[in-house]
Amino acid sequence: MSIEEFITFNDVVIVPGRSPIEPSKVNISGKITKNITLTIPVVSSPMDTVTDWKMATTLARLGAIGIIHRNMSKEEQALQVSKVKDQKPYLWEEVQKVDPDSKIEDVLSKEQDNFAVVINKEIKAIILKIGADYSLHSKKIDYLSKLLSMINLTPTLDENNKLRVGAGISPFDLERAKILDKAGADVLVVDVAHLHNDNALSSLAKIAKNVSAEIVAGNLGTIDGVKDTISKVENVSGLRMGISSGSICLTGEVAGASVPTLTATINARKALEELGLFGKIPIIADGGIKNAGDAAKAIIAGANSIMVGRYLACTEESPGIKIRIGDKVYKQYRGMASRGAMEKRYAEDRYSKPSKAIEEGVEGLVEYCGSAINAISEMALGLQASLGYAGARNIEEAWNGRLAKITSMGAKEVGIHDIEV
Ligand SMILES: NC(=O)c1ccc[n+]([C@@H]2O[C@H](COP(=O)([O-])OP(=O)(O)OC[C@H]3O[C@@H](n4cnc5c(N)ncnc54)[C@H](O)[C@@H]3O)[C@@H](O)[C@H]2O)c1
Repeated sequence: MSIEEFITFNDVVIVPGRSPIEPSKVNISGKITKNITLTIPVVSSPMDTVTDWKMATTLARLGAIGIIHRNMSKEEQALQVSKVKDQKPYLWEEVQKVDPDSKIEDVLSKEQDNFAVVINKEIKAIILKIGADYSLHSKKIDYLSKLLSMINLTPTLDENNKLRVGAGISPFDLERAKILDKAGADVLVVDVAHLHNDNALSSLAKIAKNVSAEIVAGNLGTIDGVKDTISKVENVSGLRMGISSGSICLTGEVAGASVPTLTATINARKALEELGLFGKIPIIADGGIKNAGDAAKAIIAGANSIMVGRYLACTEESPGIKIRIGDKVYKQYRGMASRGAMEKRYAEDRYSKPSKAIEEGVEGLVEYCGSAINAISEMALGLQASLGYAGARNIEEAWNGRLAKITSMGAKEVGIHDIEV
């Protein structure tokens, strides 16, 4: 046998290319499905410490999208989908407008939580005071205002001008898929570790015939996995790629199986190119994306959008419990195959049954990081910079970008070194 070589985000760097425009002009809009375009190509993972209706609302208002987790009854999940649809679509509708000449101390002393600085009817900045942790957040206010003033906020809206929202499903749960579809979910994202299983694929094929929502199939890692999925399931509208790169994922360790997200993305691209479908079925790179640099590497490899868990788990809007230890604040974050998450799933959903006897995820804490608005803005601005380096004006052009393998010594040099920070 021959041993294959799998490449991870840390193994490569973006090769700088001639750039025709300024980074701030780079268009980062990308797709999650054939019909859903995001102005910020970020999708939140359907995990019970990452996405409920609150996170999904914030993300859609920013131009990204949230996928509501399935660790609850199907009725409750459907209710959460409807709740997102009921929210006002524009972020500024939820904030009190303030005069740009007002003093920051005066603004912060008001009762209201969120403020928008409006100049000539245009929002130039949004100031957030987040609950009891306002003091933590206020340090970032200047930065946040600057970030938001640079971003063109275009919410992710459906044909009725309602916020778009996705929901996680099991390929075996037709009833859940149907009720979510009826509640108005725009996209159903299959949420299993190894969709390339004959039973899972044939069951998903049945779901695909019974819902009108678009379907993102995953997780997958290989060329064959993508080809089999497309041949067995009609109208696959997106591919969720990556096995075991997530920070809370134990699959690579306990089961010894993994296709790191960058390699899985390249495999999806190869499969789609062979089928003449590259650029037609979006690839969503899922797992291990720590920052905009990783996101850009995934995009250059062929992704249309990226899925994140850890990156948003630390934010105010995630459903994870907030814990204060000493002078630091943390949020709970856990894998959906961790013991706690699995126990909840089996308790809440009698149709959900264990298929194997191992835990493939861990439970832990991540340091609180303020609002998801901040995190998404940083990701968007970082992506513009990274694609600028690649010499791309948009995601399609980024697919012509180049990645170079770097040695482990080189990876050290590329990171911060020889300084205390
Ligand atoms: N993206 C990842 O790398 C990753 C890895 C592990 C778990 N998870 C998440 O954890 C949760 C539980 O996932 P799960 O798939 O383990 O749940 P599960 O045990 O309910 O499995 C669901 C189905 O996927 C297929 N499958 C899963 N693992 C398989 C294996 N080892 N061999 C053959 N078929 C297999 C089977 O059809 C199985 O019935 C999900 O939310 C999933 O997304 C994600």
